[in-house]
Amino acid sequence: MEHNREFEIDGNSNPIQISRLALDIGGSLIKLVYFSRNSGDDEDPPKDKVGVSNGVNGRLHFAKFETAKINDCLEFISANKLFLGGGFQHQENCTNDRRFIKATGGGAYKFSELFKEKLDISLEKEDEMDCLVMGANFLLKAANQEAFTYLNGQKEFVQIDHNDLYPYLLVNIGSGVSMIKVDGDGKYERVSGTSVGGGTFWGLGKLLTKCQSFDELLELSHQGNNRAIDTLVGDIYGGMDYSKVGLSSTTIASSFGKAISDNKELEDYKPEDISRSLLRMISNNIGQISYLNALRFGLKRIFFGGFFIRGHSYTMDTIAVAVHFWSKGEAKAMFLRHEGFLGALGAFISYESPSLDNLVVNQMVPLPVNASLVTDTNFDTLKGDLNGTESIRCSIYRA
Ligand SMILES: Nc1ncnc2c1ncn2[C@@H]1O[C@H](COP(=O)(O)OP(=O)(O)OP(=O)(O)O)[C@@H](O)[C@H]1O
Ligand SMILES: CC(C)(CO)[C@@H](O)C(=O)NCCC(=O)O
Repeated sequence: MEHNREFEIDGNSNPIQISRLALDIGGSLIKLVYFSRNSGDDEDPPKDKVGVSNGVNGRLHFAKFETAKINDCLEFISANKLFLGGGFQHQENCTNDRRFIKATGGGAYKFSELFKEKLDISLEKEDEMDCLVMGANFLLKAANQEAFTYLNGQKEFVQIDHNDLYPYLLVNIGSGVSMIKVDGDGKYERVSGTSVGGGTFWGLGKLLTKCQSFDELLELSHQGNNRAIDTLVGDIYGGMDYSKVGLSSTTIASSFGKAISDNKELEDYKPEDISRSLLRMISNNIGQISYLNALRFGLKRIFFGGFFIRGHSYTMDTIAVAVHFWSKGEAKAMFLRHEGFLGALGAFISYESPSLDNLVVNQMVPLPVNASLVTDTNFDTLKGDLNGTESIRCSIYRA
């Protein structure tokens, strides 16, 4: 596999060999971020201020596995020898007693023994919120075309002014949802959260539709019509708007409300309608709670991350409309291209120090098709989803 060649020992001409790996082991998904140096060294390595070469060029790669299938992830790490480099070091200093990986998320605690037992690797734990913030700040400052708005089906990239980034609200929608007010590098407070998140969508959706995968459930929602099961304002108001309080007849008055009066069984509803109602209910709720928290602290910008989003148009549209509606256009919902990898990126950066200065992004480059992560078979490509088929070209400097 072409991709794996980057991890072969490259003895004579290139003395520095890095394959640094960091993990975010969440309630639903394990995220991996790893660095591979350029095998062909097609560019000059980065130089310090006096022109001495002090780093390496390479690529950041992204992969994910279901946490329930953690053994596939262990196999992937082992087969690709991702742990060989450990931290950032000269190859000659790479000794077995330094076999550790930076890891964040609850699973860094839960699966610590498993990693030791199966791979003889110690997980060096990094705090989950620290990592989310570090990852978000890094992407917002360093990566091109990272943040975008989504309104009326249109994706628009936002140019981030580094001097005017803070404060902002970071909403990470994983299994559960964390809302974090970010005031600077390492300066943040987790101000709120909700247990109604991605795990709720997938968990309830699985029970109600018998879908076998998250992607199937998400795909179903494309074809569904939530009016079949949600009670709209118009259903209550005889087809009319309740204009006095600003509610149009098509606004959802009660999610899943029709299930009470319809006198139907679960089987009488189409799975696609259920999926759509569920997605709408959860996205709307998160959008609304996010807005309320932004309002609490006077924040105008809300960045949404986490793998619940999956670059899915209906999800983003619902969240963006909720924020726009409740804030009367004052607050802006923005989404991140590397949505689900914030924590893993933060753990990756924490190898050096909490500083972002050692990692410099050159540009995002799509990997050639044959260099994608074919071993990551858990995930089908959904349109717009970063699925391990892209990498960031970057340079790492020695501290
Ligand atoms: N292929 C997939 N399999 C399962 N869930 C998926 C998949 N793709 C997206 N998701 C959604 O993403 C959510 C998990 O997102 P993410 O990986 O950001 O959180 P996590 O780290 O697992 O959760 P937490 O931070 O709460 O521990 C799932 O609950 C589900 O809604
Ligand atoms: C427990 C965590 C932080 C684990 O990632 C996440 O799932 C979460 O933020 N849940 C919501 C918990 C709450 O604030 O109600």
